[in-house]
Amino acid sequence: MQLPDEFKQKYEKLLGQNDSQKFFAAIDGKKVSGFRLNPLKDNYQDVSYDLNKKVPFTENGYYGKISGSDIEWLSGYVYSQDPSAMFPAEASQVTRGQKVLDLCAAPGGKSTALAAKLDNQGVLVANEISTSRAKKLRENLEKWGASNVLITNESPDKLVANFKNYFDVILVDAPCSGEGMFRKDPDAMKYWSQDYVLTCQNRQKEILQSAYQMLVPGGKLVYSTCTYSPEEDEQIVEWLVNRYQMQVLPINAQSGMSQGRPEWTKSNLNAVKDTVRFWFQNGVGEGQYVAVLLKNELAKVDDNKCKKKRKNKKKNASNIVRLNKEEKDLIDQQIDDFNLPTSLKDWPKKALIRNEHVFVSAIDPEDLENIHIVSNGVELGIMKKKRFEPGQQLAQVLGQLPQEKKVELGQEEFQKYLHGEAIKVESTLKGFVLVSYKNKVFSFGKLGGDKILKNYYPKGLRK
Ligand SMILES: C[S@@+](CC[C@H](N)C(=O)[O-])C[C@H]1O[C@@H](n2cnc3c(N)ncnc32)[C@H](O)[C@@H]1O
Repeated sequence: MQLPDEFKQKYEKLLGQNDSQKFFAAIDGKKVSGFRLNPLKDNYQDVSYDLNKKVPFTENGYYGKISGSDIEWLSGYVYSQDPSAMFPAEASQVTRGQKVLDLCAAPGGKSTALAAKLDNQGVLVANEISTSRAKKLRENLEKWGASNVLITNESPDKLVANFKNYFDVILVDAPCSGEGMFRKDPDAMKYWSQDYVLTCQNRQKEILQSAYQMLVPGGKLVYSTCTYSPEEDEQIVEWLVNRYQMQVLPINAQSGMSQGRPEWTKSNLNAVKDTVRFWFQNGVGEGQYVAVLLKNELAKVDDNKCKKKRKNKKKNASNIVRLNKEEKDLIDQQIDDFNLPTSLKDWPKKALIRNEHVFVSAIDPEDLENIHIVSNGVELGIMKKKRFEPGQQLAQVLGQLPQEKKVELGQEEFQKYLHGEAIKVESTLKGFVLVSYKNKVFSFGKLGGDKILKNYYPKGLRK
């Protein structure tokens, strides 16, 4: 692979002759693939993949390749992810009930892992600045089937007014110069220059300034990149320590991980030894850097913005109303026969409606102002005139539990259903049913007396 000269010279200087040659040779080596299973789904280990090669430091990560047309992917049982990239979410040690922010979230690799750790308790805010990437994020999180996720499409500074000192854990998986992607995606090299590295460094500092303000005192920041440049890795950690007196928390470095390099910081900061690097030549996966830092318990809390927020409270909730009795009855008729997860059991108390869309929010819309929300919690479905149609996200959430009102398709029927066709099935069920293949729910359908299963797989997802 033809590496940029400036890049080669830089790493020869940083690593020395021997180690730099090993590094360059590994860039020419074979890329590593992996996938993570989704413990939120019913019977989640019942998949058609080889589960013998576990990624060591993960709960549900494995080596191997999956395909985007697998039922496991379409039903949110699996997420394709580079094994090294599984580590930031693991290092967060997120536990049930916490308030968590994934600030640079699309396409959702780390958000899905964080949602799995939260297990529908607490809240995950998954934010993405790019509108097109935020759509992909929504699609991936919707499949994953968690019920406690707010997806926003904002620049980090715009989020601050809503979430000052709010989150227990924030992951900043920063946009970076992507040196750790050179092996998997050689095109990443085209953008590389030392100037680009410094541009990325400035952007990372800007993002982190917002992240710091949103972290509760005593909260944890996980910072990760998929690049090797010290300017974007150890030197960013050094900047956080100097500017905000954050404390670097030790990561238990395991086989295949290397320590961060104090000699690559300006002040020879020993604490960066507690951060980790995944080099190509270490054999875990692609390139990754991970640091975990603590915000001081005694950090000053500026509550000016909080007061202002209360005054303007209703702005984001202006066209949202609660359901009336008749609407609740219509919904109940359609979803009462399904096995609802605990998080949705009290939907009649919580459900809201906005422009026909009925949803159970992850965060009360009255507490959100002036931010672009992509989705908030679970959309139960659409309230049409005098009837209710359950939606795709609800189907994916119901995939968490065993369901009886379900039609199981064969392989050919499954392919037809993905195309959007209606199918004749042998079933005595009537009305809205869940549709599954290999015992994995992936859609709703509707059965009439003629045993024709009407297709409710969303047009945008059809194959
Ligand atoms: C490394 S990717 C995130 C990958 C994601 N965490 C995952 O695991 O699937 C970085 C993301 O940061 C976003 N980004 C770019 N510029 C940004 C900025 N100024 N502020 C916040 N996010 C930004 C990019 O659009 C991109 O989606």
